[in-house]
Amino acid sequence: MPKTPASVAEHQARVAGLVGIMPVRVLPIAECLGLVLAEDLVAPIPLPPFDNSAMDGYAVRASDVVEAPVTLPVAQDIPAGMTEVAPLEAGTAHRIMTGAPMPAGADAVVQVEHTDGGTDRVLLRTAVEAGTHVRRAADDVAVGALVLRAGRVLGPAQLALAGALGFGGLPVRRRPRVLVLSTGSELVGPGEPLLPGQIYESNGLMLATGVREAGGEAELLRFVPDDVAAFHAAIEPHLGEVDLVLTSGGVSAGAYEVVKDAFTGRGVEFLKVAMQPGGPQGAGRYQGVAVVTLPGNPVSAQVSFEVFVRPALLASMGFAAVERRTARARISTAITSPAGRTQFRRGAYDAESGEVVTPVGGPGSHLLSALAVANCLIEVPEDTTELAAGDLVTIRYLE
Ligand SMILES: Nc1nc2c(c(=O)[nH]1)N[C@H]1C(S)=C(S)[C@@H](COP(=O)(O)OP(=O)(O)OC[C@H]3O[C@@H](n4cnc5c(N)ncnc54)[C@H](O)[C@@H]3O)O[C@H]1N2
Ligand code: MOO
Repeated sequence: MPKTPASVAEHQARVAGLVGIMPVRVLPIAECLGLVLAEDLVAPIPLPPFDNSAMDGYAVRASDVVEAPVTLPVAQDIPAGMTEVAPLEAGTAHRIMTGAPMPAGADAVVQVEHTDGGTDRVLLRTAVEAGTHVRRAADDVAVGALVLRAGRVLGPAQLALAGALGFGGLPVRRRPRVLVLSTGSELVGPGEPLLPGQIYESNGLMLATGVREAGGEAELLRFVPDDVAAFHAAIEPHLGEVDLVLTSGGVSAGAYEVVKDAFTGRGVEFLKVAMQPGGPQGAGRYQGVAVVTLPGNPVSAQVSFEVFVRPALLASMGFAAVERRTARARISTAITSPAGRTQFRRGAYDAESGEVVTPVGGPGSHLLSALAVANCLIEVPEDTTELAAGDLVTIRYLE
């Protein structure tokens, strides 16, 4: 008797458990884009680090310019980056640039537009109050302040803040390394002639780029023929370097199921999941390395990646949100779905035109062109076998 199929949720949990969580590494800051900060970040210095001018102009004592217009001798020029600045004597001005340190004794800046721009003496046309155009040390960040919490996804603004605080590297969960390979003696590469019975490979490309899009590192192996020895020879040299081996094809019931034959009895379990497409699945550990085997039909492989692998990769990097956004929508036409299986149909959803989702292509898992124009998956629950036009469904964005 065939075993009862696993539910989608059960297999999701199995795959997530296998991939696990990546170790924390301090990576150079420029390599941290899109990664998750693993520890709270505390400011080692204040920001700004020193009182500085917000304008190009003249640093003065406000009390010297109460009777504007007034002319003062210019005692010093202070470009940004000057590290030793003489104090400002009463009755004098220092020419100062934006970002340059305020001299001791100065408490305001007259912007150059309100002066004659003089270099020996300067005519200041407007009075200023103490504090005008001065950016105080620690205005933005105090020493010891918690500036970014662990779990924060690092985008350009977060990296800029860390950079401004002097960090050269940040503690992040590193990217999972994934070995992607496709199996099938019918597969050929671009530029090769297509003989009858052959097809151009597409799953490996889709999965490797999907891994990268999710934030992982992917090594795409040239596809291997339906030969167990060739399969082992292809993956073995890489096992020490990867966190996950991700295959497509060779897992169903045929006579040449290379992935199944290579892994059966060696730590990988092959099972049916109650979904369509993506029924035949496999997962386990081979020589200590996590293995997930996806079915070969292109749409099955991609839907399986979306449902099982992408969330597991994101979780492994410490992301709290690992699922795609979902929405409720009305389906534009009637569809049917197999009993006892969650069906994922490809859909085109437009929130602005009345929250309607239109199925694209049929349920066939070879219909790659429909997948390529879809922007969502329509999720039909296990116990639903028919949907009428206008029924409410859940959609998962694909982008
Ligand atoms: N007797 C049964 N036959 C099949 C069953 C079943 O339960 N009993 N399940 C069907 C379902 S559902 C799926 S899905 C597929 C899964 O098959 P495999 O994982 O073994 O995949 P293959 O047979 O290797 O290939 C299926 C299909 O996809 C094409 N393919 C494979 N790899 C690639 C690739 N890298 N790039 C592009 N296209 C690829 C391949 O040529 C086949 O057309 O099994 C059903 N059969
Ligand atoms: O489950 Mo297969 O994945 O329907 O085509």
